[in-house]
Amino acid sequence: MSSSEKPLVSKSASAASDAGGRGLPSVHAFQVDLRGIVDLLSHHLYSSPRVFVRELLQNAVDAITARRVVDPGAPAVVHVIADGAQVQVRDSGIGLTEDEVHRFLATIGRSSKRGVAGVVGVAGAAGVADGAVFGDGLGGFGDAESLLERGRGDFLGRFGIGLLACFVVADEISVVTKSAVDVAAPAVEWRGAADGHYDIRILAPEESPAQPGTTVTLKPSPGKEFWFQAPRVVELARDFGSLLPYETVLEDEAGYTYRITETPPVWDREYPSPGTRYEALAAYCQDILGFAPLDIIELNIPLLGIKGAAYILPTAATTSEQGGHRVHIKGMLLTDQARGLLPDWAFFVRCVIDTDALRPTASREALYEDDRLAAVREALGDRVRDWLAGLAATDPPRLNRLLAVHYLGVKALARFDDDLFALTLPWLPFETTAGRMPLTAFADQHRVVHLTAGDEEFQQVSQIAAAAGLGVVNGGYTYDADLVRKLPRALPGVTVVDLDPETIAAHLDTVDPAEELAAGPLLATARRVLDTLDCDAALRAYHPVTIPALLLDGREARHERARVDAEAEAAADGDDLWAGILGALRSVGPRARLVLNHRSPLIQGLIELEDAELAATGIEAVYGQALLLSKRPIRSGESALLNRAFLGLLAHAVGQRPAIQAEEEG
Ligand SMILES: Nc1ncnc2c1ncn2[C@@H]1O[C@H](COP(=O)(O)OP(=O)(O)OP(=O)(O)O)[C@@H](O)[C@H]1O
Repeated sequence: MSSSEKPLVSKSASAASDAGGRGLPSVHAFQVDLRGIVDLLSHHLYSSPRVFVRELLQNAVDAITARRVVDPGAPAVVHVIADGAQVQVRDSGIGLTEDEVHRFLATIGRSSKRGVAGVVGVAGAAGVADGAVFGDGLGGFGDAESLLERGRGDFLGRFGIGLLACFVVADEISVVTKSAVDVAAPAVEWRGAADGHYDIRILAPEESPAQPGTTVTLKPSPGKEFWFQAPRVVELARDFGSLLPYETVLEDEAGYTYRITETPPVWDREYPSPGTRYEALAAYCQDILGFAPLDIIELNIPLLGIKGAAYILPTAATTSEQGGHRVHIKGMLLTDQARGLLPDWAFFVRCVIDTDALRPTASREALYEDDRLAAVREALGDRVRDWLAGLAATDPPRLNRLLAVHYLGVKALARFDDDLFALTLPWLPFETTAGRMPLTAFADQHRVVHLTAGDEEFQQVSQIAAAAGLGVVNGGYTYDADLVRKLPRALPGVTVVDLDPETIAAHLDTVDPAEELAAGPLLATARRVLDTLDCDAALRAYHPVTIPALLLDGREARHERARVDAEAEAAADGDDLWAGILGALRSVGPRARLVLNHRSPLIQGLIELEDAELAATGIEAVYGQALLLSKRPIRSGESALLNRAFLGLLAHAVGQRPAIQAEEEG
């Protein structure tokens, strides 16, 4: 094999193949299956062929960066030609000499953009590095070490494999390059094939490009023509490269040119007013992320080299939809699906950022989960938190607007995040006996906060509790009970106690014995009517007077009722064994209680009523109304009662005997 026809990676022979004597280990270097490696790094590392455009742009940008380290005034233009038949990327960068082509372009895993530390491979670690495979990594663009050192932080590439991405769409990569450092060196043409071989040719002066720089040309492999159409290449180049630091233009087969870069980024431009700035950032969000943001948080964290914007989603999101963020690294789009960039609690935010702090994985499609990402996550979380705190202090209506949409998600996270809880407490809405309001305002009125176990209980007692001056919060909504229990930690001096309807009963006034005696017949009627429903009747005086009766139903009573229902169902299904088991569990625990309100004019009317049947119908109607008020599910016996009461009252209103009664009598 001639020196001008070498494999991209030379297979490393054993470094000490015959060194191993008896009892002594013999040391060997790993062998490399070149075709397999090229196939792996081109076809299996990336999620889509589209990345070939990114890798070409990236190399062009890095080459210009390198050249400008030594020659700050050097031209900085990337020219892409997509004429359907081929894609060509030309840069005015540092170029390569023949020697550098062999060392960098043609050595898999070696990059001119990285120093010694990052280069030693497996064999290198074993101390048997084959220079052809795992070189020392020194040198670089123009072989000027200091140049490399100075420019390294600015390069996008580092792994020495990116160019192989081109083999996803092409069988051959052709590179013509002329060094800007060694200006006397002739231009070189290199052609690398997907099977792992390359050839190299020194160009005659008349073939040589006039200016230093590099041109990479790809022709589609069979079936990959789609990726070479100009509109597609424009779209990909804009997606990846819109924020690149050097002017990039694309020319199609008809000679039309398209601007690829749109720099400076929207957040770095000058605007006549904050309003126009906000509008420009919002329009960018619509354009890039596809939604009109509810609000915008500008991001500028110099310490981490982060610039960009965090956009608040316009509609409610759930914590499980941890959406992706759009991350540029030194201008190049890394991914629009980055995870873990913000703390979990900030799930209602989508970011677009440009940074040089984060490390991409080798596929350059995701971020390393490392200390830097953790630092960025913390810094961005702090920024969002500070912004929320700032809104709370200066613009509560704006914060309210946000929480009106995202309160459920914020509550979900506030359960575990004390800071977020304290921060948003004055704004998060809860259902209370004083209406829907934040807990801080509620606790100003009630140092003892009663919490119901569920919505049912809250509905039963809210009006009466409010009239009795008790502060009750509905614990029936998702996350609310957990948050209310955290209240004493955020608001010292406030206590939270569980509320049971029995506690409410204790707050109802007893009735004067003489008046209770007068109400005796009605109470007896009520007990008779309600007995079949496992409900007692009692008389108390309370506010508001508009409530004629209150259905108090403790947890035990509800449990007992559910058991009775199941027993009836099992019996109806002919399931005697199950019905028997349930029957054996019958308890004599507390029953539900219908507490008639002696202060209610309606109950007064029923007490004075002489028509016992009408009074019974009235009791049924009052029970039905209390039942509806409690929002409890209605059992079959109860719906029959409601029906009977309604028809009974209607019949009475029109002066007839109720049909059911007439039927029973007839
Ligand atoms: N347009 C170019 N101009 C000058 N040198 C180039 C150009 N393209 C590639 N090279 C050289 O070839 C080497 C290998 O390029 P390749 O794209 O495979 O990897 P990389 O850019 O170094 O790292 P990464 O795998 O992270 O992209 C580069 O380090 C560089 O020295």
